[in-house]
Amino acid sequence: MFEWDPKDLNSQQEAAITEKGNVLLVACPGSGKTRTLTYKLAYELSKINGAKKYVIAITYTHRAADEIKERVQLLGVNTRQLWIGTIHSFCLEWIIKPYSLYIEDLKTGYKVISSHDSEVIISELCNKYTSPQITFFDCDYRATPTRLVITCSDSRKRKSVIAVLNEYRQILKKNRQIDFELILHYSFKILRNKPIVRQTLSNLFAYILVDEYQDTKEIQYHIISMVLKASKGQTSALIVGDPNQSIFDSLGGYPIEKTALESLTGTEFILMHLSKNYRSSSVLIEYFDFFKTFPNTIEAEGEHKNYKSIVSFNDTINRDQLENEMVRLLELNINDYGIAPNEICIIAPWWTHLADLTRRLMIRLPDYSFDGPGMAPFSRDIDNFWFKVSKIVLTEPSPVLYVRRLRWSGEVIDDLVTAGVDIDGLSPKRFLRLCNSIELQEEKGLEYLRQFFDILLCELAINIEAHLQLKEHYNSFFASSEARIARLTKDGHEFIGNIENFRKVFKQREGITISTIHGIKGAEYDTVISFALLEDYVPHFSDRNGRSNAKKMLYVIASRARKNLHLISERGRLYPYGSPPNEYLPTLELVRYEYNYTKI
Ligand SMILES: Nc1ncnc2c1ncn2[C@@H]1O[C@H](COP(=O)(O)OP(=O)(O)OP(=O)(O)O)[C@@H](O)[C@H]1O
Repeated sequence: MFEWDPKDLNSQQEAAITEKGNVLLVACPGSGKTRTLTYKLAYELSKINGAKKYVIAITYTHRAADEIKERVQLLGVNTRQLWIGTIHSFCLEWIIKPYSLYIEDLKTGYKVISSHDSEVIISELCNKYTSPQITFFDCDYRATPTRLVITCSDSRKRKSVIAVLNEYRQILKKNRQIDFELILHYSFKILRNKPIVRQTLSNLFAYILVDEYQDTKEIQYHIISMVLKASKGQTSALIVGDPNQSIFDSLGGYPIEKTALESLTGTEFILMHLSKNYRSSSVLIEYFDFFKTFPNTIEAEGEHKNYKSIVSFNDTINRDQLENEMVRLLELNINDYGIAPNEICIIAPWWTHLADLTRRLMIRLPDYSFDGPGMAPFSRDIDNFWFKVSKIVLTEPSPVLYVRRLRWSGEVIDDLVTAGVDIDGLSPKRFLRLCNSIELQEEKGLEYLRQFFDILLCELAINIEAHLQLKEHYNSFFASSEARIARLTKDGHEFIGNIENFRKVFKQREGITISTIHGIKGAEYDTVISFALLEDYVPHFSDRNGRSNAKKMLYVIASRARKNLHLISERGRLYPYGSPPNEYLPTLELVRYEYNYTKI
């Protein structure tokens, strides 16, 4: 049985881990959710009974899956019976791949289309609709338990959007392709119509863990619940997250209530809480508590509990002065408060705001570097074979990364086998050695990768033309990366295509982080500076639950900080229409908060 040092966990964390029944765990920010999850997985793995049983963990991102898997490995337990990944990977691996024969459209073969390729098809179909004009962004659609629904709320556009999506579906059908929503749609259908599949999966799964449940969609809750229900209590579950941080509501994510979860799964859940915050000072916790939309209690428990935090709010500065103000705040934090640059994060609602400001800050502060982890210059389509190779190409051979790079090499080799390549005894170690031996002088990131891949193919004697899947992934990888770089360059990131920026994506953070609000999930910094906190940005102008979503976004922003928080609602940003043009006003939730901010 997996055992831990009692000092590692507090009593709430330990109670959640040792609980035998199903648990709905509501975890406040900074409460050690990741630690609790990893110990729980190690604990359940050590209890597993039978070689054909699995512990399943569903995470919101692939990055989280990678991190959690590594942390469980570091705890010293055997992870052979641990499966961890996103809901889409889960559906593909456990439902679509083995049971595609139950779906008419899939039974003669299927391919997963990348989001970039979907965008290209839909954008082209949109071109013929000019009055009103529609774009790819209008054509978002969502799989629900009852049907596929379009999310466009503009009644003038709906007819055209439906027509585009019908045509799009026909194209996918003809090419035997499925996109991410169809993965969920078909998985749901298979589970609903085939009790044998539900039964088989529930026999295989000893434990199911779902992370970030507040961002989980209705159809995803249904998919997991059908398996749990079929197990008749044999499979247990831990559903964990924070309803106050549910900022993906526009994508359909919501925190399910205990009673609704019990009714879906046909089984009882125990509601538990993690209420000790190890991250922030008491001052900050008290500050962000105002923005909560779900009741909770939080106790400051960490080493910065008594830190004399600076919480400032500036709603008078003009946008012309924003750059100066940012330089002042950065220097104040670094020079006067002793904060390390890589412990500072600058957050804004949209990339366009960040790109413009970062470019100017880079010139003003040449001694500091700026990292945008969400700003990958190449396509991060994790199912793409060449993306998997890129991870190895763009990371340094180092003892710290050795195990991770070896695992990635193993995944690449598995994919080569699936693609029908004769790998002739190629081992992960040999593949890694080969990658480490290739040296190139190219400065342009995409060209670097192209040359690297070509050498690799040549060394491995693989003729890409003879392997359709590798070829398709190659074309899709480069086409989507080129489009991405073009978009980022247009937004003002003129150096984004350099190989150094490609490498940064996988590096530990070194400089000042820049991020959107949605990209900051799960991270923590000593100082957080957030600007463009203006109506119609926060909340977004099209948001139907704008008022509560504005609160949730402010809650997420403020709860990332350990020590200091600086909020800015700059003036003088003008609406693109109207005469005379009006300016965007500060987010109402900030204006209404009568907090005694620090004057700095
Ligand atoms: N029992 C504990 N004792 C001391 N420190 C802890 C304990 N549990 C977790 N921590 C520390 O608390 C910090 C916050 O943990 P973590 O990032 O897992 O929070 P989280 O709950 O995922 O936060 P969020 O939901 O806001 O992203 C980490 O630095 C972690 O090491």
